[in-house]
Amino acid sequence: QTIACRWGPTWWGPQRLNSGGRWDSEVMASTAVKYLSQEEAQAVDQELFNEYQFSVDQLMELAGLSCATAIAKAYPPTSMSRSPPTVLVICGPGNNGGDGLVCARHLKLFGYEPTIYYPKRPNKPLFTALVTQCQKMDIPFLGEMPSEPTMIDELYELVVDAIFGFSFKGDVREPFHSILSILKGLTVPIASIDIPSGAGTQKVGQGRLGPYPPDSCPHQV
Ligand SMILES: NC(=O)C1=CN([C@@H]2O[C@H](COP(=O)(O)OP(=O)(O)OC[C@H]3O[C@@H](n4cnc5c(N)ncnc54)[C@H](O)[C@@H]3O)[C@@H](O)[C@H]2O)[C@H](O)CC1
Repeated sequence: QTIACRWGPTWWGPQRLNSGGRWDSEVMASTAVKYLSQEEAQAVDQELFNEYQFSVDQLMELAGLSCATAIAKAYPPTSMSRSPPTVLVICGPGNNGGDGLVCARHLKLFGYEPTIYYPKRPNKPLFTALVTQCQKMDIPFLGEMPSEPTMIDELYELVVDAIFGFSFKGDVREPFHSILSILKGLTVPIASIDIPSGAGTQKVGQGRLGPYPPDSCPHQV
């Protein structure tokens, strides 16, 4: 479910599923990052659901846990200035947002202090359950997005962008257009789940990072 993951000397990507179930040590040892196109990512998704019989809950839990693990590796709590380090997790209306809710839960377990902004919530049992689980863990939900980048910079040490994944298309609609405009002005790091929101998956592989200026290029987790 992650487009690409590279933390340390190895990388792993979903195309490994087609290797007959065996780990490919040469692939594992490679330092190259392969980005998947939108169609490739969606095809892997379908393969996981249909051929491998994974459920969406399973994949989302793995995605959120993997992202929290990658964040903890890139931004260890001990390297941050606050204790516990404050993190704003911004969740979108689809499964990428669900990954963000799971990620927030695991970040809390890893010693961070996450706060969630979740402006468009699908009325589906999977998502209402994920919200309940975060609330039960005393993770606060913001009623509105801080209106200025400086407010976010002051309150949070890291932002997790779980707004859009591989189903994003077209021009960004509100409220996400305003949200992404605010994110563009941040100086704190942004960790994007799957792809930087607002970037088409085709463009990421070509080095275009959607709405973000090159000097604030978000980490992909
Ligand atoms: N497919 C799965 O079951 C899993 C995927 N994983 C993660 O989920 C995303 C893909 O999820 P999906 O729900 O298909 O789409 P998105 O989250 O990318 O967003 C869909 C959501 O966004 C709205 N939208 C699309 N374009 C726009 C726009 N231009 N402006 C405003 N809103 C837009 C659309 O209407 C939908 O509501 C994948 O990347 C993974 O991160 C999980 O990992 C596991 C299960």
